[in-house]
Amino acid sequence: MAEARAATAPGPADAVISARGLDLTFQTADGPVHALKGVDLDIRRGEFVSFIGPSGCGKTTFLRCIAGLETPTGGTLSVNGMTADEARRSRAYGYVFQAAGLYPWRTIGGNVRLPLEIMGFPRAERDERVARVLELVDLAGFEKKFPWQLSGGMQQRASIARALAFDADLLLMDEPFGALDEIVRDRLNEELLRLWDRTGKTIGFVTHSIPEAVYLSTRIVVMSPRPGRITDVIDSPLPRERPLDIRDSREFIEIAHRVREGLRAGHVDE
Ligand SMILES: Nc1ncnc2c1ncn2[C@@H]1O[C@H](COP(=O)(O)OP(=O)(O)OP(=O)(O)O)[C@@H](O)[C@H]1O
Repeated sequence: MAEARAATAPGPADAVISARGLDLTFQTADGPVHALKGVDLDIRRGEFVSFIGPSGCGKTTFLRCIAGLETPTGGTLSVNGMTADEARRSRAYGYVFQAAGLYPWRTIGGNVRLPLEIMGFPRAERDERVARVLELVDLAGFEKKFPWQLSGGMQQRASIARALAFDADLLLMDEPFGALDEIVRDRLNEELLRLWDRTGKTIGFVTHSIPEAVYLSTRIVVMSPRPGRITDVIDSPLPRERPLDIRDSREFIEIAHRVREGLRAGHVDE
């Protein structure tokens, strides 16, 4: 186990993430669960890669491996040229969870500032960073509000701001908009694309939604369960500039169709 975590995978020079033959089996009271099997993937600098697949196919587990929060039981993985554990310790990524997870007793600014306080950033730099990331997610002026004073969409933007506070080049997002209604989700999708374009970050994004995956991504990774594995990797020919009505275009519908076919092919009847 330790060996799998320590080894790094050789990938292309501009690869932020390189996984080769990555395996993870959880030992549970009901027996082993093969959550990831033989995952090979390179994610290059500046890509927006979505992971889509049915519940239990290992999307979150893969993201958690990249984040050094799970230990693979086989294969190799490198993150920014380091082991995932080193990457975690050097704060090489920001992580956004499905629920905003803001502390209710802290203001929005206080929540975004918290990891910077823990890391011992000087006060002036903390203030400067908080102001910058709140501006980036369009929450300038909301610093002194408490989470309950904000809508669900705004809270999720605040949690994105918190993940951006370290200014890591890599952003890992686990179904960040899954609990939001469609109109809010559309807006946040547009804003996330703009943020990605402005910052040039590399983004790994888990979703259950085909339109969301196609709209956001430069590449879509289709996964299937039992054991969790990659069944298709689709390069998107869509331009970087994407108004929402691009979803009515022939190219968009064709990619969505291929994703749907991939999901259907990997579907296992219970
Ligand atoms: N800590 C754990 N211990 C045991 N089994 C686990 C653990 N974490 C995940 N699993 C199992 O591993 C498999 C993959 O889970 P994972 O959460 O990665 O799937 P997912 O594709 O993200 O699902 P969802 O879309 O529902 O979030 C599932 O069968 C899950 O029950």
